[in-house]
Amino acid sequence: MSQVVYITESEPSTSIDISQTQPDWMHPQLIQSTDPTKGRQFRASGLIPKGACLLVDRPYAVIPVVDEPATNDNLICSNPACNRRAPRHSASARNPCPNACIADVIWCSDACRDADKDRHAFECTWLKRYAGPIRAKWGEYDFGMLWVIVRLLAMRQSQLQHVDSGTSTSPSPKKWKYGWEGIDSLCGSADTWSHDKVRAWTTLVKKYLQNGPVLPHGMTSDRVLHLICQEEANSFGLYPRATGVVPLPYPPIDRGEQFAAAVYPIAAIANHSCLPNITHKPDEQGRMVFTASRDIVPGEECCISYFDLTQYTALASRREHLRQSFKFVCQCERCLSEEPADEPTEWNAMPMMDL
Ligand SMILES: C[S@@+](CC[C@H](N)C(=O)[O-])C[C@H]1O[C@@H](n2cnc3c(N)ncnc32)[C@H](O)[C@@H]1O
Repeated sequence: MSQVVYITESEPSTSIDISQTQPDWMHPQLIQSTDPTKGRQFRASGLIPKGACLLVDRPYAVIPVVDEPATNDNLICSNPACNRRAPRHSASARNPCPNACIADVIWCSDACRDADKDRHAFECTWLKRYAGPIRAKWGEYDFGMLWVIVRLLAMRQSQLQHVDSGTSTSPSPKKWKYGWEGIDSLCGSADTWSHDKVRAWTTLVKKYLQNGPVLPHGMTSDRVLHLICQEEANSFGLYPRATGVVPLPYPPIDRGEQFAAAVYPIAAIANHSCLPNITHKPDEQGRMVFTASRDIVPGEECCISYFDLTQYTALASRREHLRQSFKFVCQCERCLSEEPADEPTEWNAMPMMDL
């Protein structure tokens, strides 16, 4: 018997309670544990039936990823309480930034723009000054990465102000870490990445992300560099269709074109499997929704797929892709079972640094 839980709001809300950073839904049988090789992980504490919704997590920061923002239908509303896509010709007008920072920043209504005024003020001067030069010199990928960092810092600032004003109280219960606490505890460090990458990021932090009048975040440059390492190990691409559907449909259906990138405090705990038991897909508000793709038995790890399984099928191509893009050697059940008898030693001996 399948059980599906959808958390939706019929009337879009324009304001978000920053202190309210818990996921909108967590399955009561979803627990967290630690694996000696993979680190934190999700597990099932009881049977989770196929079709059950395991998690609906709000992004702590999300950016649109589109070519030609002015003419693209996939731009998303900048208000974190909304994040809905705002097509060019929708009934609700597209509201650009009054300060004309960049064309990628829009709100789907006056109400969303007004509700997002303070958070956007944090990024607006930075975008206006640096977006053009960063895009021209470093390219779209690095610009997107830096903008996600700026949005994480903006959200943190809003959360701190909320706490300071006394409207938010105690930190979250120890087991799950929500909001900035969740971001702060994400895995990833300079050791995961090549020296060249870390050197380039260090330069980017020095040039564009230092604490100062343009970006008053109050953090050290080392902490911001660490945040980049965490973001790069934990961010999600947002695609219109589900990722991790198994068995592969025939003919194969890919997940579509990426329209955004986001960081989620709780969804980031999910490890990868090339034979996942969860599919993931963003909902209309950019919330990450995990759904059980088969019955998950008590004690079993709950995994997503980090990539489109229709694109990489053979063991060697999956491992190469994970090595290149995610910097780890996959230890999932499927990879271990497909390894030729003489291969494990070679893979297991591979250093994680400088891959
Ligand atoms: C997005 S994080 C997942 C949560 C992480 N385990 C933690 O402790 O926060 C991705 C990291 O988890 C580990 N990981 C995820 N899936 C793995 C797998 N199939 N095999 C080995 N390591 C994995 C890798 O270290 C990877 O860089």
